[in-house]
Formats: sequence, structure tokens, C-alpha cells
Amino acid sequence: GYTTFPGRPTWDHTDLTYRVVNYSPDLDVASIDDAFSRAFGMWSNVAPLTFTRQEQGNVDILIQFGSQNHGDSYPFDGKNGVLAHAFGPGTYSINGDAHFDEDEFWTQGGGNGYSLFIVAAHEFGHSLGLDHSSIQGALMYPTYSYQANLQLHSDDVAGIQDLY
Ligand SMILES: CNC(=O)[C@@H](NC(=O)[C@H](CC(C)C)CN(O)C=O)C(C)(C)C
Ligand SMILES: [Ca+2]
Ligand SMILES: [Zn+2]
Ligand SMILES: [Zn+2]
Repeated sequence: GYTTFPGRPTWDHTDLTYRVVNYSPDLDVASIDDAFSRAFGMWSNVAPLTFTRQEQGNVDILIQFGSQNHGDSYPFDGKNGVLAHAFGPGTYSINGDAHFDEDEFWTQGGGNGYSLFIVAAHEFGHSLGLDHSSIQGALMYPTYSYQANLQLHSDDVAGIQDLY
């Protein structure tokens, strides 16, 4: 089933904010903004959380695209392999942040490349305090799998509702 991070960290507020620092050239800005909005919506549909996008200033969840060394101790690995990573809740600025590997080809689904929406929904689960699930059909399972109509697994729902 689902897991949380050690010490079970959660946000101490439910009106969370996010900012998109930069954009991948693989998709137009509107599609990227929409993918992130829909990914947050998967979680706010089942937990008492709201997500508000800000154009600048301090936010809880900073989103960026980067390749190889991109400013933290977890360099990406080129095309394929690790697609993205995110940090759990906490008081440091990096807590909650989600980074996407720019060496991937980000798509709106189907075909080649990786669905930004699906990967973002997984990463935002981490941003909220969920670690990986042992259930293969769960969004928080550690390997990527494409689904045309992504739905949270009951295990994902149980996890987020345990936390908030
Ligand atoms: C296609 N490549 C994969 O399936 C790789 N898995 C990932 O990139 C995870 C993200 C997916 C699940 C969206 C990394 N992760 O857990 C971030 O929070 C490997 C399994 C190869 C590591
Ligand atoms: Ca990669
Ligand atoms: Zn990073
Ligand atoms: Zn993960």
C-alpha cells in the first residue's frame, strides 16, 4: 500500500501555492499550465486541499524543468531513466518542489514521450507527503505507466486522506 515520508511530514496549511519557474519547449505554455492544473486537481478532488498558481514570489511548490545538474544534489540522467523528482513537505525552500527532466520528450499523452500530466500527478503526490506505493496500479507506484484516462487508485486516495 501507500507510504509516507519518515516522520510523516505534511503541510501545516491546505491552501497551497505553486509557481512554474520555466517551461519545456516540448509543449506550448497553455498545455503545460493545464497539465499541472489537472494534476493538482486529481489530489484536490479527494482531499481538502486547494492549489493556487502564482506568477512570482514565494510559493510552497516551485516547479521547474532541468537537465543533468540543475541546482540540487540530485542530477538528472539524460533521456529516459529517471523522469522527475519531488521533495516532501517541510520548512525548507526546496520542500514541496517538483523538478522535471528536460531531456525527456514531454507529451499530452499517448504516442512517444512521457505524459507530463501523469508524471506531474505522481510528483505532486510526493510534494504533498506521499512516498511510493507497493501497488502496481497506484499512481504512487515507482515506475511510469501510461493510462489514457488517469484515475487515482484507492490506495492513493487512502494515503492522501490519511495525511489530510
Ligand atoms: C520510465 N522511467 C521510470 O519509470 C523511472 N521512474 C521514474 O522516473 C519515477 C517517476 C515516475 C513513476 C513518474 C521517479 N520518481 O519516483 C519520481 O518521483 C524508473 C523506474 C526507471 C526509475
Ligand atoms: Ca531522465
Ligand atoms: Zn532536482
Ligand atoms: Zn516517485
